[in-house]
Amino acid sequence: MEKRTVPLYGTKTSPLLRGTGSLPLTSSLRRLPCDPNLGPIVLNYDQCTSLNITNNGHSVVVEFDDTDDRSVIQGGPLGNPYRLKQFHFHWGGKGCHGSEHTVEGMSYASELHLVHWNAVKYKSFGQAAEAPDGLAVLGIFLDTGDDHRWLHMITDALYMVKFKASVTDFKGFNPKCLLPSSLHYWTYLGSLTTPPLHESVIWIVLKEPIIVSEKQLGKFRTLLFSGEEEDQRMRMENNFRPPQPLKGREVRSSN
Ligand SMILES: NS(=O)(=O)c1ccc(CCCCO)cc1
Ligand SMILES: [Zn+2]
Repeated sequence: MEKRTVPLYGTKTSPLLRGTGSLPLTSSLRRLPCDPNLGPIVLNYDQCTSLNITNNGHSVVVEFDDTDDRSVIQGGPLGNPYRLKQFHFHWGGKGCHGSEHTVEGMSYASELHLVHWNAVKYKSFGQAAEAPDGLAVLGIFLDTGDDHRWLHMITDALYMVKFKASVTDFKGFNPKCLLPSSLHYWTYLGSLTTPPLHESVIWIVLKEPIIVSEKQLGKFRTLLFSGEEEDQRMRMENNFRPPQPLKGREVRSSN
């Protein structure tokens, strides 16, 4: 595992890191027995409506119209459908790794998070983000190899959102094209991996990574943490939070 030199997400008010965040899926995951009660996850993204792509100063985020149940995730550990709100990425610096989960100590170059919220029980995303069963985040590892045939649709737009707080239209993108062939997963109850670190996430981490090229990943690193008006330009990289102690939490495996 690479030596981590990433700034941990602390804030002035809460220097101590709270939240279990992304757990190290480090236990002998590969040998975890499959939990027969865990059915397959089902993604209904065909009617999804992407709206825009933005640089929020932490990552690049594609936001969706979540005013109805047009794009949901359900099944698996979820008690009801969860609405797709946004997806974003975490990545490392050149050559080092950038995933927020590790599998038996190994981290990947990057990790994609598809963020969904429980609109059956909560009135808004913000409210759901504070509830233990409020969010369901689908984590997908990015490993390096050949070019990903569809990721260029994202990386070609990154120059438009180079600076923090920049946003541009991004219609007609369906994240189904970013899924690996298998939807087998690990799942556990954890937290947001960035402030406010609420313990409100049902994590569903796919076992199979998608493959993207170093060149495509490099384009993410042309983004900046800093705003257009700031004179010091800080390249956006290593925007991942290292795994946190498992603290006895149970990780379950689908088949
Ligand atoms: N890296 S993550 O998937 O855990 C994640 C998802 C969403 C947020 C935003 C929470 C806003 C609360 O009002 C922050 C982090
Ligand atoms: Zn994330």
